Amino acid sequence: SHSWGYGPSDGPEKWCDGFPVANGPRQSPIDIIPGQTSYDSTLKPLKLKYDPSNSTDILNNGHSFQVGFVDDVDSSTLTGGPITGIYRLKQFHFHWGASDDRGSEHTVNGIKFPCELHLVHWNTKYPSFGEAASEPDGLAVVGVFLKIGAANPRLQKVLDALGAIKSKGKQTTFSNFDAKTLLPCSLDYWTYDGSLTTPPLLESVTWIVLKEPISVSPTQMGKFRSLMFSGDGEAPCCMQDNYRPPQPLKGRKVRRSFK
Ligand SMILES: C[C@@H](CNC(=O)c1ccc(S(N)(=O)=O)cc1)Cn1ccc2ccccc21
Ligand SMILES: [Zn+2]
Repeated sequence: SHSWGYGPSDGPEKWCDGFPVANGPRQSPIDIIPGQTSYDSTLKPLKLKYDPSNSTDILNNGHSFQVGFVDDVDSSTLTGGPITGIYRLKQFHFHWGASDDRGSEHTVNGIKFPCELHLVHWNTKYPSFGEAASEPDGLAVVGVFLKIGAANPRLQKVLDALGAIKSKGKQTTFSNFDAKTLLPCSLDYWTYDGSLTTPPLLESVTWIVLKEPISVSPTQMGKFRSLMFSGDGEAPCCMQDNYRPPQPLKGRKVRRSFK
């Protein structure tokens, strides 16, 4: 079956074998070239309303780790921005490198950040996440860059939970986490039509990439790298470099919400 990863034999260069959409017209991530984006005054401000009581668990899924949210009610939502309607927060996760010089999926003028946070939302015009995931307007992912600086206290609760989910398939409860605390001060963003950045690479994502990064310290980055791609009993393989490189723009326009 379609087992994929980030290594030389199952990594991004090989994904097109099992997932031909890998070479599709609206693949993600991309290199964002600010000078080539267009300011769109009709773009609305982003409205993120996250209810801390909705966080449920933290899971090592063998590709990254994710914090899951209850998504059967409209209490953690994304509205405004480039999207119409109400999108519900399903999970957030990260991508990072083996060293601080790489790790983000989107790049800015070719610059890689050490880490990138993705907050995944689905369009409530569809009955569920799984159904929304195959629709061109089904998902909206807010991307936040992490850059090396002072330790970020907002990350600590997440990082302290990683010890309990070191290997693939491990999961533990993770309650009362306010995802809003992971956002930077400014909600200025770039937006474009794209895809999931991991198989099945579905072209169903409205990307909303925040211009302002949040900080992370080298020590905190080390905690991300303490996770394992591998499950218990498998040959240990550190979870790092779990990022897809930028994909061809293929004529797409990138809009920005700020002057
Ligand atoms: C979406 C997949 C599961 N993948 C994701 O949910 C996901 C979410 C966000 C990103 S990112 N890095 O772009 O933010 C990547 C993957 C399930 N699934 C597998 C096959 C499949 C078929 C139809 C519907 C769902 C399906
Ligand atoms: Zn992601």
